Amino acid sequence: MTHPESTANPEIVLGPNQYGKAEVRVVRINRETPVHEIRDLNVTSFLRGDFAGTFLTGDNSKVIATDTQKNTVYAFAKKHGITTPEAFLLTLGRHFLAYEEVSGGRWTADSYPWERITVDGAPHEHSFVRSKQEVRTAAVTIADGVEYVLGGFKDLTVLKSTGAEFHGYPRDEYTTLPETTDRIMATDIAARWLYADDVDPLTADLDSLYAQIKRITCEKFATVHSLSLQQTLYAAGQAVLESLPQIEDIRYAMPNNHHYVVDLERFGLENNNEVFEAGVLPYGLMNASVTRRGAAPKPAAWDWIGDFI
Ligand SMILES: O=c1[nH]c(=O)c2[nH]c(=O)[nH]c2[nH]1
Repeated sequence: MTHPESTANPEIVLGPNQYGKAEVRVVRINRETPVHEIRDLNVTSFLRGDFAGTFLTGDNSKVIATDTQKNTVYAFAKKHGITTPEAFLLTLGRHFLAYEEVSGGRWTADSYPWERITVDGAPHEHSFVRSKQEVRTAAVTIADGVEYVLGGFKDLTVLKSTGAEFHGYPRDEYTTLPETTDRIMATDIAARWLYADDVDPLTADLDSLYAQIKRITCEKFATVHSLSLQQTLYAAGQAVLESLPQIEDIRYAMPNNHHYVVDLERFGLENNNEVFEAGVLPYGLMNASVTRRGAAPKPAAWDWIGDFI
């Protein structure tokens, strides 16, 4: 048996920290009617607060075990149901904030989309097929008594086979990229958005907002004649903020999934933007926040969120 023991060194201090249970897989079926509803979540719970003891000396007297955090996810799925990922995480976060040693935390979820199987032209009551289009995401952060709620999605893979150009960039001795007025543009869109202060995540129709943000993002990707992926990203964010006052800040991460025109002249063939080499590493990567002028920055909502600036 080892004993808690301080290895104090005044020159070295504990910085920001959190701990919790990662990737709790919970599936909740609502069986109130024969038409079942499904929510399929991968939840991560992180607590922040008076936990220096366990990091510094292994004093666990204030630690809410990560196993307890996991169990709470399952118990809450039963007690409160899962209306939306955002509402579920907020309820979870508020529960943990009631512990004296917890001053804040971060609760995140991936939510896997299931669609009803169609049988004889009608949606089936209790059979589903996993949609592979994109994964919904949510994140709740509680810091300094303030709740921040983010919706989002990731892995929304889109491609347009024309309507994109890239030219006009400076050339130096290391520039080899040919300019183009007609290229494939493709990306795996990840987005996170911060709800405005007057949106109550427990009662607002966040499923509808989600569908609208996905639709607007895809429409802008399709219809903006793109001079750069950066331009497409901003146009999508602007369109979301213009149509949805409920959104205060939207951030995208867009890798540029390059498609290089294969040189077929070697084989005596002409390649008129028809044959491409795809999936080439490395890839470009665009990050931006699109927000409303004068909006107060809310860094606590975004710190440590990963992939987004
Ligand atoms: O849309 C683009 N933006 C860039 O900044 C860039 N850089 C590059 O090599 N290709 C592209 N494409």
